[in-house]
Amino acid sequence: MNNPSHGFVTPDGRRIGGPVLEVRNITLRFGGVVALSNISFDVLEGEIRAIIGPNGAGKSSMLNVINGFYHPQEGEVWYRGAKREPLKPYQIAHQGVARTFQNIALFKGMTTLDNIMSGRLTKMKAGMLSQALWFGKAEAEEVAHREAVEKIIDFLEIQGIRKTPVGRLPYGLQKRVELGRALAADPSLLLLDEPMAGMNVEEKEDMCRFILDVNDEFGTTIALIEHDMGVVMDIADRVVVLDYGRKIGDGPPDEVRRNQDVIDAYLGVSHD
Ligand SMILES: Nc1ncnc2c1ncn2[C@@H]1O[C@H](COP(=O)(O)OP(=O)(O)OP(=O)(O)O)[C@@H](O)[C@H]1O
Repeated sequence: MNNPSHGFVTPDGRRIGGPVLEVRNITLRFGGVVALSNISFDVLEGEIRAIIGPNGAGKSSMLNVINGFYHPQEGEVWYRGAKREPLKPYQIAHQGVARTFQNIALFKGMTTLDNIMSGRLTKMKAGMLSQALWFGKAEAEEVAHREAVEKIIDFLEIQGIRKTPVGRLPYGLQKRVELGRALAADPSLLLLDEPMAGMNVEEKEDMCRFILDVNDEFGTTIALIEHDMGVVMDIADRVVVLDYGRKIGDGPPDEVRRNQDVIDAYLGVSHD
């Protein structure tokens, strides 16, 4: 892989571009706990980038820095070539960054359709009043949003549950609806927080397939965090490995798999 920060062509022929996101020397502390220590890496246009590591490694903290839930004491976040000032999560969402959560965060009493529709909120231009009163411009916009949502429902093969309240769905399908809601924002960077956690083997295979298809069909850049190293090795273009808040590996899956520090971290070898 030549000079990966300027893009590369994957073994399966996908063209990966320049950096969408760069985190530079990020340090995040909670009192005496150093959750992230001087972490730097990038996410390139069109790639599937995995952030992995054992429990407490700092993976969720990293995602929370990227989407603005946490503000690091040190370091910089660069998005699309510009240094990002501290922003609120909703402002970052408006910049095209969408995410799913480790513990599903859907509106359980609402249907699949309405949950995915709620993901369009950052795209809605007509005011709430005209939306509510169904005025012309709002009506046209509503139709366009519905079309986009129906496309996602077809894509994720969840037509049969479009009117079902999501609280009644099995866990794996709820995760799929959550992916749909994130996709509804047309993200240019999609952050997935342990998308396969708690799933059985079949559900994991389905989710892997959908993640690959989202990347392939929509060209969406994806950064996902995962506890289970095996799951991401097949789908990630590059992997960054965290352990105790430090970066211990960064590169293509095969390289990371052979990294002795990574092997030790996963085997629980203690640190001096
Ligand atoms: N809001 C917080 N307040 C205090 N400490 C925190 C907070 N969030 C995270 N931490 C601490 O930061 C460290 C990293 O936690 P983090 O949740 O980012 O790890 P993780 O890799 O996502 O773990 P897991 O795989 O268990 O979800 C841990 O020691 C954790 O206790």
